[in-house]
Amino acid sequence: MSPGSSAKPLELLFVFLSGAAVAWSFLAGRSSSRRATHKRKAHDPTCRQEDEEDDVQEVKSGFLAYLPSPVGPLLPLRHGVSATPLEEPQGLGKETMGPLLESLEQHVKAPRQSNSGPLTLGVAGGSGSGKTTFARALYEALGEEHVTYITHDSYYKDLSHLPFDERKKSNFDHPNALDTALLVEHLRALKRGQTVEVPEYDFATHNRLKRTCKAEPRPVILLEGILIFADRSLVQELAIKVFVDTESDLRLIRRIHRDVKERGRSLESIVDQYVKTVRPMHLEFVEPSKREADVIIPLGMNQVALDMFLSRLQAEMKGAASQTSIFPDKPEERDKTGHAQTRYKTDPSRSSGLKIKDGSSSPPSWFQFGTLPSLLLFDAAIMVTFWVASGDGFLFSYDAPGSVIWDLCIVGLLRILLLLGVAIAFDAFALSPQRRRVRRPVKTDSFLTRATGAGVSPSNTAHVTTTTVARYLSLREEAKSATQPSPIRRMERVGRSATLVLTLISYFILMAKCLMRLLMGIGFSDSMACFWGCVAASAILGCVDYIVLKRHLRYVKRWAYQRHREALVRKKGTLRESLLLSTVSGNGSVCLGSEGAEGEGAERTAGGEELEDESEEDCEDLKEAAHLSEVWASLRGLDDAEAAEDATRGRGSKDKGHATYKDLLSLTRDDWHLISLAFAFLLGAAIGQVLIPHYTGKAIDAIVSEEGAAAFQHAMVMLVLCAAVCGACTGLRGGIFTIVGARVNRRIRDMLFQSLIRQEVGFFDTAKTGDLSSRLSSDCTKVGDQVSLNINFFLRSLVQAVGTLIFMFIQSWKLSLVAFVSVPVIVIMSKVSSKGREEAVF
Ligand SMILES: Nc1ncnc2c1ncn2[C@@H]1O[C@H](COP(=O)(O)OP(=O)(O)O)[C@@H](O)[C@H]1O
Ligand SMILES: Nc1ccn([C@@H]2O[C@H](COP(=O)(O)O)[C@@H](O)[C@H]2O)c(=O)n1
Repeated sequence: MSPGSSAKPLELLFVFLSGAAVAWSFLAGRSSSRRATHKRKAHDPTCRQEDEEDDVQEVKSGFLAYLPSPVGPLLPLRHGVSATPLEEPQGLGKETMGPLLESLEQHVKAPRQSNSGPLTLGVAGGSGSGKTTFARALYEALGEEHVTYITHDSYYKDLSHLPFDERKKSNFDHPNALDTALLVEHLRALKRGQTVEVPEYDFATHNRLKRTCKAEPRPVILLEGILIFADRSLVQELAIKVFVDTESDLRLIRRIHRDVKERGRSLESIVDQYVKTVRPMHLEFVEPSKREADVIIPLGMNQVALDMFLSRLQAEMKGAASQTSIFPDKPEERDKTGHAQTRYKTDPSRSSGLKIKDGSSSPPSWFQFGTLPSLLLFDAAIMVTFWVASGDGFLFSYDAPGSVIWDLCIVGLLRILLLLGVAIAFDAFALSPQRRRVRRPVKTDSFLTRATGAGVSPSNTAHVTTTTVARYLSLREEAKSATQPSPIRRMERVGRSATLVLTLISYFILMAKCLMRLLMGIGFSDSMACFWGCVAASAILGCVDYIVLKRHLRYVKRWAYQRHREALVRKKGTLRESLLLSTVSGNGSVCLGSEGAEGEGAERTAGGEELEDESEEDCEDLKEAAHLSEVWASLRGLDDAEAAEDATRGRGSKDKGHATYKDLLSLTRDDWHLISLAFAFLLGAAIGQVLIPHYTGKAIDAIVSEEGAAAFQHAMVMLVLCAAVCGACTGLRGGIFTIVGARVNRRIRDMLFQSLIRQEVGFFDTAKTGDLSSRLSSDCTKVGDQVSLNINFFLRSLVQAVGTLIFMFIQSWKLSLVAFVSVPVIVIMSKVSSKGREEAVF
């Protein structure tokens, strides 16, 4: 408190309340932004902590990737038959996208309209593809009490009016051979909660049996059959559609085995039927119906597919019916095989809560607004502190410059306390156990998985089913605890405290800088010695500030990395386990996939040296960059060796960087209208940002000037206005760039998918499953994000730098010099330190 002034209780209370309001608004902002992110990401209500990715867009793009597309032949991937050069994806503009989007809309909305009932899941595929095996595995994993299992085969029309010899010659692979209308009727009845009588069919006699089988409504209806995607009315009843895609030779072999063993057929009759009806009908009806699928599983039932699918189903079901517990969380609720023991707690007839994930119902990506009001309030409250301080001599007396400095110190301290209060409250908030639960379903709407050969055989199907589920559940438990081991938590706390201390130091430096400015402003600048003294002090402070901030960043990065690594070290194993880990921990599958597969090797450089702890995060960045180059290379159709070479060259060669970014930029060609709009908001935000320090300076000047309160108030009003405009423009800019990112992401997925489906069979023999699924899921997102982020960042930095420079030099070239004097030193320091790190890594 300054000499001669006395604090008024009312004003003190006001300052306190404004501080509390700031703390509250800050927290509310954070949580609302989290909530919005959470909603956008997953429907799992227990999932609290998420990476900031745009899942809704990804869900859409995932669906989109499998929809019939007007896009012409695009990029062949590596083994492509024709090496077409990179082309801009055609037909993705509004006009040509129309039918595609409509189809997507239908695709997403159709199940929603009927989402008042159970979740309907369809598994289609050619005869012998393994769809029954896959469907049964799902059935067993979910638990029979939760699933109504129906096969289209039960609805084969009765042919008892024909003699046996006639019957056996019938075409059983044509849609007309089945009573699909009855099946649709039954599905609708089940959705309404009614029990239905499903016919029973005898493949030996080609007739319907007299008896029927009761099917009760349950939370999941699982339908399986070769032609279920060939009938529009049936497709519309299905929320999730899976196609099991197995090559014809394998299907024929499997069919021969099965029909001889189970359906009492001779080899001759099987081959005859295959050539005459099964094959032609497959090509005419089954194969084209693949386009209806949301998910395509090559080669039939395999563990990765099943695990991923289960995780997705779990998310779908939990997201909407939170009281239901198909997969119990607590280990004691599972039996030894890993099967769920908890019963479905809601009455099946009232189980109307199950909903399919629907991108259109999720909030748009404007969640940035969540933090804006709180930030505005925050700034406003600090300004109010000044206001109260200046208005009535509560803190300030204008007797002598010395006391003003003293008073400013007190205001600065108040500000630090306020910030610390917010930070501590935020910490407590973030550390609360419920909020730290990390569980996120992996996105399975667009993956390609395949059996590894050692997977399922006719004899071990049952075994695989039970062990897979048991393994899945136990892995999930292990992974859940692995993400939060206590040493890591302790380390996090230490890290947090270190960050708080660093934040504090950073603020003291800020205050020292302010003092420097004041010293110059209130008369000391007349003396040249003092001026240069301030310049030198400013330079030193700038360097200290840089080091503190660097350290600060390093701490933050290191916790994240350490946490990630600890989880991996505990779980180093197969790709499948890594994918499962990502399912429960929410970490990026690319990183997990590669690290999991490589185990400890992932922490070594190409030359095999152990990485220094210090350079781990830098190495991660570089690996990321190399990885991105590889992804892009695969999009362009380069082979692995070329990609690796490209990636390595990319580190040193300017050429590579240019080519890549030019290519990436070409993906945004259709979005220039959006980018221009974002640029306009960016200009608004930049002008606001430049004016904020200007008016802050004016406010400080007003405190020590003769004009006093009036000038101060004017500066305050302008400051709040600038903050508001700047905040709104920043939010809009961010939102638009997020949309651009999502659009690019969707485009890349579409290109990649088109490229994948044009590959020769040999390609799928050599390409790793994990590579393909991660290419389609997270890699595409990464590339898309890079494009929007880079454009956003580049434009923002450019406008800000140019605007600020002009403004500063107009204001005072001397002060500008003071501000920039530390820049060359920082640049040199940063160059030296990054060079050192690069040498340590390579
Ligand atoms: N992934 C697989 N690997 C090996 N054999 C399989 C696989 N999936 C299914 N089979 C076998 O192929 C045969 C046909 O499988 P099934 O699931 O009945 O196919 P569908 O229902 O598509 O006609 C069965 O004998 C089954 O054991
Ligand atoms: N009386 C019948 C009826 C059907 N088929 C064949 O069954 C196949 C469908 O069953 P899947 O389990 O293999 O999907 C289909 O291809 C029909 O040819 C039959 O042989 N006799």
